[in-house]
Amino acid sequence: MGCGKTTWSRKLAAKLGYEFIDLDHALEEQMGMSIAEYFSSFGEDAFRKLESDVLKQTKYPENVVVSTGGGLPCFFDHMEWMNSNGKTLYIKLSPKTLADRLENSKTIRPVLQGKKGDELVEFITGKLAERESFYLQAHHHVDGIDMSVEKLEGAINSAG
Ligand SMILES: Nc1ncnc2c1ncn2[C@@H]1O[C@H](COP(=O)(O)OP(=O)(O)O)[C@@H](O)[C@H]1O
Ligand SMILES: O=C(O)C1=C[C@@H](OP(=O)(O)O)[C@@H](O)[C@H](O)C1
Ligand SMILES: [Mg+2]
Repeated sequence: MGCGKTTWSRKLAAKLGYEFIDLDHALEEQMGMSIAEYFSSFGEDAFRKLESDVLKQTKYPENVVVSTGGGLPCFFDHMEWMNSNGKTLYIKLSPKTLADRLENSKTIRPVLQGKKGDELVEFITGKLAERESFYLQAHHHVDGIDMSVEKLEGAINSAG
């Protein structure tokens, strides 16, 4: 969460002349409500099931950049599925930088439950420890500091 998937996938798609799909936006359209509203009405387990259906049932154009939610790679067989169906990229940032960005972001992320400051940094440190083994399965890894479209293009065109 907060590493820049949505922001930079949109920019990369524009540069490449590809389509752009943010799976969280696709989910919100399908649910007819925001992710935060869905979480509070139906809970995380229901969200993860729907997220999985949307990942696998979306009709992807041939040339597309897709941003997922930060939890998606860590559930079911999603990393394996994405690695088999496209090129995957992990944008890596420290918990402190992620926390700063998330505190300034307008998007409500229910997993964070309004945490701020040191509590937020500690929470992200724990979440990343749980999740990073999934993210590291991505084909390419980039440092999220000094991000640019050129840096992303370089990463996806590199051997690994
Ligand atoms: N390279 C960057 N430098 C500073 N802020 C950034 C950068 N990339 C994204 N942001 C900001 O960080 C926040 C999270 O970005 P977002 O694209 O929503 O991340 P994600 O989809 O991974 O959760 C947003 O407020 C966005 O404007
Ligand atoms: O990490 C997570 O569990 C989540 C990340 C969010 O997406 P971003 O990574 O785009 O914020 C969104 O899918 C949902 O709030 C849950
Ligand atoms: Mg996003």
